[in-house]
Amino acid sequence: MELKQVLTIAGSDSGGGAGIQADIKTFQELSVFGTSVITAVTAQNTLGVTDVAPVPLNNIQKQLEAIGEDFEIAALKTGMLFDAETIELVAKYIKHYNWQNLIVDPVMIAKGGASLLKEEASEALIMDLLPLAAVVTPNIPEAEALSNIRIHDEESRMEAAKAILSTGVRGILIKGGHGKESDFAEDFYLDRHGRMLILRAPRKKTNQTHGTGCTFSAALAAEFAKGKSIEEAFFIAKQFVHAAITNPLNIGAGHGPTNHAAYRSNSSKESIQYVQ
Ligand SMILES: Nc1ncnc2c1ncn2[C@@H]1O[C@H](COP(=O)(O)OP(=O)(O)O)[C@@H](O)[C@H]1O
Ligand SMILES: Cc1ncc(COP(=O)(O)OP(=O)(O)O)c(N)n1
Repeated sequence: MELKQVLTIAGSDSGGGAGIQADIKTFQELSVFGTSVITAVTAQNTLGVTDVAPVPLNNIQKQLEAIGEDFEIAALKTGMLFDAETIELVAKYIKHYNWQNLIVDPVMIAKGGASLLKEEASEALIMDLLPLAAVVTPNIPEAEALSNIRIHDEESRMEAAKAILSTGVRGILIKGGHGKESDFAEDFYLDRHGRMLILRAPRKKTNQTHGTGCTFSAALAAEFAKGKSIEEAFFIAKQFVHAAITNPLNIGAGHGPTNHAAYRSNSSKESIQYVQ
């Protein structure tokens, strides 16, 4: 069997629940070969982030070249990119190697409140990276920051999605994990041709959701690498993250990691459905 090669460009989470570690676990579980470019090293556990050390730009460049010169990257995702210089460098190399099927997870702030992207770097994300992406996957606060629109109902979510599409990205997927007042974790996709998809799963009452966004975008990249359509990839990514949330590991005293191995044997697939 030909194993598709997939790349994550993101930060390291020493706690293993988010970042590069979550991405590689997800790739492995979904039967693609994971490679990585590490942009920053965080000291982090389920209680929060205590330090962030950006990787020097020349080393990030060497990592990108090491991947680009030897691997056939079928899809890639970006996560924590930390600053504008890193974003510009990453965008330059994505163009240089003509890497397709780019998922941008616009990681800005960790659930514990730590900043994972410098404020002034949002501009570079919008100008340099989003025009290269097949899909950008903000959570609700990130979609609000990228669009300058507060999301409080379906209408404002649509408005924010359209504003983000105007940056040149081909598809926008607003994740609903932060919509805590709803009984559903509802994720919304819109593309530049007006195609809309809405996927719903029951919202779980749990604090074991550390790294859900990283896991979700890594699953999307894995399925894109296998040639799946957005409709199929979105569904599998949602099933994967839902199984990971629904079968917790109870690790750590704070926001615990999800269970990346749960999808293999999960029984909750039927509770997820397209409502649009
Ligand atoms: N409590 C929950 N119950 C069910 N699904 C959830 C829950 N929290 C997040 N999700 C799902 O996890 C994925 C990641 O969403 P989200 O938590 O919003 O991203 P992020 O980690 O970037 O903040 C989405 O598919 C979302 O619907
Ligand atoms: C190194 C690193 N990258 C990304 C995140 C944020 O991950 P996310 O999936 O958005 O999950 P939470 O932080 O919201 O739990 C991170 N914490 N660390």
